[in-house]
Amino acid sequence: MTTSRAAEAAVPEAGVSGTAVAARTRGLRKVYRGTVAVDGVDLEVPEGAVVGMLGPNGSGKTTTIRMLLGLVQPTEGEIELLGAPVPAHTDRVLPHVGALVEGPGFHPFLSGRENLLRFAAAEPLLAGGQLNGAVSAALDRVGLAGAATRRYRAYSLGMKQRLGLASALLAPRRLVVLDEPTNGLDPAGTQEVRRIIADLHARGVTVLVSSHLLAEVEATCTHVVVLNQGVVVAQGALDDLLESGSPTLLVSTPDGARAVDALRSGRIPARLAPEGVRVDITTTTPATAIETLVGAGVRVEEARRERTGLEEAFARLTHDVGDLVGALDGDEAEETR
Ligand SMILES: Nc1ncnc2c1ncn2[C@@H]1O[C@H](COP(=O)(O)OP(=O)(O)OP(=O)(O)O)[C@@H](O)[C@H]1O
Repeated sequence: MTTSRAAEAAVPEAGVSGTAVAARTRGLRKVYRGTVAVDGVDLEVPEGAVVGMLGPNGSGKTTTIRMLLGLVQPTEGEIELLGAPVPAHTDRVLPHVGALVEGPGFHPFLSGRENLLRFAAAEPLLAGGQLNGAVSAALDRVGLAGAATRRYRAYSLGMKQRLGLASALLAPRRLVVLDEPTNGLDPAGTQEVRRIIADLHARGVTVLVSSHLLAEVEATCTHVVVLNQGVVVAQGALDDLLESGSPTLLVSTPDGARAVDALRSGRIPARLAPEGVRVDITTTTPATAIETLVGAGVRVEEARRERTGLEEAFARLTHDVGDLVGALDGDEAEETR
């Protein structure tokens, strides 16, 4: 991994090593002609994390990502990337940020390789002599080396998506932002994106990835931010989110009926289910429930908190949130750049 010294020095020192947050927003808001797309978003992307941005259609994921990258101007709010406020430090910070967003502007009559070379030439972190090598490595990384000389217009949707991903990976990055990177990809392509994200994570690169695919997020991300109607309804470590909706302890025991009786006698709601005894731990702790069982002479073979699965957590978080945002009476102009 090589970076030019001048480019490294260009990023404020706190942004290089000191910060524990790769991206942060405060009160981020975007209004398009009377539609509130993003409303008061306080986002935190911990350094080194893989953060999945989830939300139903129109919840503001793309708008948030485009504001982070300086492609859309916020109506209100503050953004900090790699420890530096943007847009004040955009020129210095963005070279360290790889992005895959819709419409990267590839030329239809140039090959994939020629297109990437044009992008590579604009990368401040790459010196002239590094361009060819960087392009070859990026093509290789996304599985496009064999189709590198074909014209972009002859690429399938999946290949176009891979080329966009390659452009995000042209130079060494500290943060990689991917908006729906598996769009248009077949299962093998989806698997490759998963591998690329895992590889970035292993190298310590922070990744922010939006996706509709809950299974994808569950498999690849360490953290999640859930948006609904322009508002963050949950964010944090994936494990915490999965456990937040599951106040249930699942107990395996050969004495199911006796276990239920013992728990109910101790005023702990429980019922027998095919997978074991389901104990509602909303008003108690797992330790108390287990102590109650053991105290009653019930053999406990295993006890574990039940994980809801992201699908259930997502449904819970994005339903019945109410009409938090909607049409504004005001007449704020569209501000896309
Ligand atoms: N350029 C624009 N002009 C006007 N309204 C817009 C514009 N871009 C987005 N919106 C509106 O802002 C809201 C949020 O859209 P956004 O694309 O950010 O959501 P999203 O979560 O990325 O959706 P999807 O998952 O469908 O891509 C939607 O109501 C959308 O119609």
